[in-house]
Amino acid sequence: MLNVDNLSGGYTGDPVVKDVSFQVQKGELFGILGPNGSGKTTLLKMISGILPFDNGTILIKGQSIGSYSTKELAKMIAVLSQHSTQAFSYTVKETVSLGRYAHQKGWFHSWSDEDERIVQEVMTQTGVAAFQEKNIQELSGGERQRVFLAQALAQEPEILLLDEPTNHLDLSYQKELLDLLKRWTREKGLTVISIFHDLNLASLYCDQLLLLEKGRIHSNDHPNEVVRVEKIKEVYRTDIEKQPHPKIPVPQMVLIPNWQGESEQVMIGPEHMRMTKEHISIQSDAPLRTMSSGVVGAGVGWNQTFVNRHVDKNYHAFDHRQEMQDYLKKNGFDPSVTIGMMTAVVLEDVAYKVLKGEEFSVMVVVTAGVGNAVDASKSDQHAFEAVPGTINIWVFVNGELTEEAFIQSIMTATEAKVKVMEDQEVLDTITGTVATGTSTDSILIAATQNGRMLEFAGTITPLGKLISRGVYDCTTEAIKKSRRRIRNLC
Ligand SMILES: Nc1ncnc2c1ncn2[C@@H]1O[C@H](COP(=O)(O)OP(=O)(O)OP(=O)(O)O)[C@@H](O)[C@H]1O
Repeated sequence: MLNVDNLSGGYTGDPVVKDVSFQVQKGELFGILGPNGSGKTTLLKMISGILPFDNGTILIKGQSIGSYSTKELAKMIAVLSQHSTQAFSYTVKETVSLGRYAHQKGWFHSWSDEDERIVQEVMTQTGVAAFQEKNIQELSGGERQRVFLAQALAQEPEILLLDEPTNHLDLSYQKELLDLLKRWTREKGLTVISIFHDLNLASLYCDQLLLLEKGRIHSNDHPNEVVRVEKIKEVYRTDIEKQPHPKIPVPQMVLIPNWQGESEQVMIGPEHMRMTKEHISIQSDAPLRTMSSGVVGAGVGWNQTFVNRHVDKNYHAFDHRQEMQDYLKKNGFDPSVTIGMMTAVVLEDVAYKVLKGEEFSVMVVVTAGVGNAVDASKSDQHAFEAVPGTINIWVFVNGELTEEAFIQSIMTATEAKVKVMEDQEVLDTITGTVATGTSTDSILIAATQNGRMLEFAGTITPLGKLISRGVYDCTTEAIKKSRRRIRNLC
């Protein structure tokens, strides 16, 4: 659809766009990225035919841009610029209707049913139909932006050029606008070329991205290739990190602010533990980085409160996550920053221990009952039954963990737990073999992210050694206490 070859040019003086070549296929959503002043708008102006260029070629549908008349270009290309304004005081509908101008024939333009249908359709799609009789001057910035988008769409262009289209739009309209454009590229074969400042939006919606740096192409590829930490750091000269989008496989960037280093220095120890008959809780003074399998707060996140709640062994709730959230709220805990676990174990039988390393420390807290003990190698002989977790392991690290160390911490803690099962001869009652855990165990690894950097947590690393020892000792003690209680009851 569009072929740009060795394009150079700008205003007076040195060229702004330098030797730029790329192609855009029909039906593609093509994003242009780059820091302020890198030449994005200048490039877009050249493609739209507004700004002449010094060298190179621009072919639209295989034909040089210069060979099209202004009206032919206007029929093919619609432009939504960064600061669309209108001198005259038109209504919304009149403004959108101007988009049909290039399609009308002769001196005495007549308004056809087709014109009316298209104008109404695009006004509905952009959410401006409800105020179509309002004067455009009376609208908010975002509403006006949508009116100009409707005008561009009313043009029924083959190519739509947009300069930061989501500027001025609130979150829901940003999504709606980009969803609409994406749909039009797929259903109508519309080709969209758009400047973006928001790398995450560009990654979410674009098929291809062009990254400009000082007027030259730095990268031109799929979002996964262009939005890479090293490239973005280099071009934008700022500190960012990448994380996966929770639903679709596209990169998302997060800024790392400078105040990060000034975060509160917390140390988690037994003095943070509170115990009632109903729950054990730990309240941190600052959020901790967590990886967990709690009923509430599972996954990776930042959490400040940790609750292990005792429930009856016959506990049943239709929606146990919701029930747990309600419980947390009722007890003054904020579920949005809380990891909540359940156990049928009597909480007095908790075992905990602080282990000190060189410039870091670990606190392990375990509650353990082994009524549901299962041998993982023979678990297919068990029926599925969701019962409250019986071995709940909390590992608090006063230190900074890498993502790798978080995962290794879970592995190391699990290995230590399995060893306890063997040494304490905990049997799977169905198979009669030594169990490896219970059917609904939970784990939490929480790190202050302050102090010593702990890159690894395998069993023989400094951190792994403390986790192994702490989990082994605490799980052993907790199982012994729980067994003693059961024996005394009998
Ligand atoms: N009308 C103009 N006359 C002269 N120089 C201009 C003109 N418009 C832009 N420039 C210069 O061209 C360079 C590139 O500007 P351009 O607007 O293309 O950058 P951009 O990447 O779109 O920036 P931004 O992200 O800030 O919108 C800048 O140095 C700018 O000062």
